[in-house]
Amino acid sequence: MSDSRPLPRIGPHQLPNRVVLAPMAGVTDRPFRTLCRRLGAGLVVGEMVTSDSSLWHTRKSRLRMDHGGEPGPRSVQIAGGDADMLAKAARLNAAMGAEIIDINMGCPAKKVCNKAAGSALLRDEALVAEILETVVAAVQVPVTLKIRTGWCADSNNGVRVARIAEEAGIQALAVHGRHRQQRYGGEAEYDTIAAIKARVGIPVFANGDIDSPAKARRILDYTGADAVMVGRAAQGNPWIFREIDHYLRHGQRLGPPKDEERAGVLRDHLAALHDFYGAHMGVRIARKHLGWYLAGDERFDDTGRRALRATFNGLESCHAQRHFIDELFRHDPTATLNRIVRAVASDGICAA
Ligand SMILES: Cc1cc2nc3c(=O)[nH]c(=O)nc-3n(C[C@H](O)[C@H](O)[C@H](O)COP(=O)(O)O)c2cc1C
Repeated sequence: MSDSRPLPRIGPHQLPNRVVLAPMAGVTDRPFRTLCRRLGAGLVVGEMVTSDSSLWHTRKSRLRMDHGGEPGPRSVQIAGGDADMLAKAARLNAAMGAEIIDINMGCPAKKVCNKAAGSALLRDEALVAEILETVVAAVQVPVTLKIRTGWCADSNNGVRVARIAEEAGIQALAVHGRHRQQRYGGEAEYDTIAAIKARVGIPVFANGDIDSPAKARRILDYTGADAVMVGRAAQGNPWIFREIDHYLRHGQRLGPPKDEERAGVLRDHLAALHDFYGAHMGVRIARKHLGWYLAGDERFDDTGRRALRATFNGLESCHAQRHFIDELFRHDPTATLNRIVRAVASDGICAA
């Protein structure tokens, strides 16, 4: 059952397993990356950073590029459509400590800085080659690439792009099993990923709709990919990395985390968000994460989850959010729900 092939390697970086956190703007910030790594992700990729360095003074860009204290290898994703700007962005990020530069040709957003970028680039294979060669030549650190299966259903040119990437010196390739025009609709397909893996010698990471240990095993077997890359299924469920890793190694399911551990992880995540973003922004960013955690909390039904979510979204201080998490994990779920709703109604939980 376990995979006897060597674990993937990106340049000098030997990955400890076959489970990678996908880059997600607005999600894979430093607090979340740190958590996912702690819970078993073998590689984590940051949120995409624009290649236009004149925009890097904004707080958003500075936070996206903040890898302070993170263990290696630190992979920084850059996005843009101009080879020289991407090369400059790669050089600057490498100088700031990036150990892997990842290029985004997978995002369906049409433009970054008024130029074709992300998966829009896949339509222009000559430009893809120019960008990849220029960026690889610009930095000493390994460069990786993230793509979709192609531009549209009639032009799934992922295999050609993968060959271009390998020839340009790209050292690992993540492939999302949808073409660009699907955006996030429909289901991911894995035939193109299998075809790509069969045609290149560099590590290939299969991505798209992988949401369980069994599916990870199935997709690795089906595509021959070297690792799976998990995005949305990790939201509110950072334990998925160790669960997949365990299943891939031993062929057996690891049990879900106990409430005590869930409580600890939520507390740590919340504290890291408050610390990283500051109180005002941290409290707001915590709301979407709590919503994702609640979605997977089987102690509550949909109505209960909705009530809890609405309650949490009304909290305005770090203290109130911390108090909420403490309440959430006190014994009996129905009593918990009632207590939280009552406490908020009487403003008891909102005191800063
Ligand atoms: C909220 C969100 C933000 C994303 N941001 C990025 C990004 O910054 N760079 C990128 O290459 N892909 C981005 N993606 C795409 C994911 O990396 C991934 O390819 C996609 O979600 C499919 O994987 P999944 O089914 O495991 O979520 C984003 C996806 C989501 C849902």
